[in-house]
Amino acid sequence: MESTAASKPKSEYLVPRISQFKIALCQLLVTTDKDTNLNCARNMLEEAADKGAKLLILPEMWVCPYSHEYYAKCAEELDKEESSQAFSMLSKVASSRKITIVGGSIPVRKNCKIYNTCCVFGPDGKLRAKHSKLHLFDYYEPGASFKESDSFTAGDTPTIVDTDVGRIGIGICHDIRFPELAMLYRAKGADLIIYPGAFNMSTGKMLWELETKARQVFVAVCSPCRDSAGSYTIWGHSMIVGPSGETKGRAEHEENIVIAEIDYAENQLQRELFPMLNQHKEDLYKLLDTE
Ligand SMILES: O=C(O)CCC(=O)C(=O)O
Repeated sequence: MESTAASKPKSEYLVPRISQFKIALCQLLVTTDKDTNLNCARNMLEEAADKGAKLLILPEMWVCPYSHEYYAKCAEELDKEESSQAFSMLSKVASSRKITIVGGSIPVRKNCKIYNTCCVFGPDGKLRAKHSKLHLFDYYEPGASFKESDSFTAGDTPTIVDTDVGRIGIGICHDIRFPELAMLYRAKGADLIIYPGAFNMSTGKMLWELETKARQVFVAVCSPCRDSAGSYTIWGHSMIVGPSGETKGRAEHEENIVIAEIDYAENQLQRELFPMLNQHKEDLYKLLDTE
């Protein structure tokens, strides 16, 4: 996986970066037509760049609805130009506007398998990292079960990428329920954790904001907007939260671009106020032997 830094010491990364900038979350309406979605995403990214945002984020599954019947049809292959319209659009917008794009997620085909994958592009338009969702969303509610693993194969590598706008850890939607991943990113010096997501109406109401606010580092979550016509109704509420849990910007459930100011000095202050990495007791957290 490109630029995955999870196992390398911080001192190796010398990418010049800014620590105060505008971030934009593009909470777009996803339709059943891929071209419409591509146009909508490009327009929103360009509008956000015109407003001065340097780091732009798209939602989980923005080229097609979050529904099994669309994934194979809309899947792209990163190394085939004729089958990577979404990725080439993101690369072009990133280079023409000199911005960093965390490109939400789309279905990606590799070796006959399909992954739920997020690609990160730098201001030169080059692919800086790709993250495939690690924890697939399978849940078992009587009458309303959902098994993402029927369509997707899970990724197997955490992703931290050094960009012009900081060290970023990536997760996708259900990955946010696993605090261990966020703690790993924090321990590796992530300035910001980004989760493109698409929580539904029940888990969205209960947990979306709570999970976002509990990580003690900047966290951005970006969702499609709500469309009650689809089979899976999405919660929306894209948001950006600072390290002490305060909301920096948020959408409701409609289509919207959320723009907020980031200042990574707030992470440092939080670490000084609460030196949790020193207080952390790894030996106590090992799973108990249940036999
Ligand atoms: O974990 C949840 O409650 C929702 C997860 C989800 O919607 C997803 O992973 O797409």
